[in-house]
Amino acid sequence: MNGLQFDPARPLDLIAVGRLCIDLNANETGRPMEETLTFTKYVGGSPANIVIGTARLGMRTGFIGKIADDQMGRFIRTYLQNNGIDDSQVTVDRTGAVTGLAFTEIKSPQECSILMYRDHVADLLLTTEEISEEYIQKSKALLISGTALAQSPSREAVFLALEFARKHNVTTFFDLDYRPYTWKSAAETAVYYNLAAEKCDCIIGTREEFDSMENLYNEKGADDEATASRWFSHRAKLVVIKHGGSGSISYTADGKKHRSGIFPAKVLKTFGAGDSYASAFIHSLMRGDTVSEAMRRGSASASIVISRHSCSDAMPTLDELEAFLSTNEEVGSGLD
Ligand SMILES: Nc1ncnc2c1ncn2[C@@H]1O[C@H](COP(=O)(O)OP(=O)(O)O)[C@@H](O)[C@H]1O
Ligand SMILES: O=C(O)C[C@@H](O)[C@H](O)C(=O)COP(=O)(O)O
Repeated sequence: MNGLQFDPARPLDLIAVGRLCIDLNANETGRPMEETLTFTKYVGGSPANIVIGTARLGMRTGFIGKIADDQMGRFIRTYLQNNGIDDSQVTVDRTGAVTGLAFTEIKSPQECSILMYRDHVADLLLTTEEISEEYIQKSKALLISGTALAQSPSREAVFLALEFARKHNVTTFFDLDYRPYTWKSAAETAVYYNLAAEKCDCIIGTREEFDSMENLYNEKGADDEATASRWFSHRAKLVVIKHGGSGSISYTADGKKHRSGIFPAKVLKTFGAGDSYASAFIHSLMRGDTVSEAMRRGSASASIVISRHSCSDAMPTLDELEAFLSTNEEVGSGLD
């Protein structure tokens, strides 16, 4: 049992709150960004990628966010609309803020990095006045991501969204999404991540992301079991810890542990794994699959996306995911 409840009467399945940005992925792979000349533009931003992934799998989705009043902002809005994502709560910044950019470098399948331009970005200017209680009440679930906690007023907007979600029994997912470039200090990150995680039903992150959140309070890094029990002492019912190419592990509040392996992939780039994993994981959980099945589907989705050039655009449809699952075998996790 995963302990998560989803109200079937709600017209929306998943709403995300957070950043809507642009990925600029290097076309020339196998070399550093100093030597690349051209990039392909995609919609990006972790919560955007996750919602695009769940929409591609057939879920009814919406987004609460702020975009720049420029061509990039309009590109993003059109993409959401073309993917059937409700954009009624996507507001336009009128103060001259810009769209966050993520330049990605693919030196090799194992050596990928992301250069983020995030000064004066519109997504962090989302305010509490732009968080609609009535809108959140329409959804079975709400997804928040850590980077939206990095600055005010976005920070306060996210906490208000969490408050409305709790008030109206909207299940909350927290994808940790730790991006150091957006934070002033490790302590600031830890404080706000902990305050948000205490209010969430399901927390998804890598081992390193949980460490960045817990190290302020733990002398040494916690292990996965300690991480899970920490968050079960708050509101969490499900804790998912991702371990890259070694797979993932989940803990449910009933004391069960679920291990998942990976699907060997022809890796083009490793970024995009987490967002694609989260989108298929959430989709699977919300349609009633077991935690183990949800992890398996998340892993499959990740393998599909890391073998492709983009993140958002590469998110598989339900048919693609089913076809992949029927022709590929999960191999055991490297987790001990
Ligand atoms: N090299 C890989 N081959 C196959 N699957 C992978 C690989 N790297 C990651 N994955 C899958 O994607 C999931 C998330 O990847 P991870 O790197 O842990 O998260 P993030 O992208 O958020 O840092 C992993 O738990 C695993 O299922
Ligand atoms: O989240 C961002 O701003 C960058 C993403 O759009 C980019 O596609 C990426 O880094 C996704 O990586 P993941 O977190 O490993 O899925």
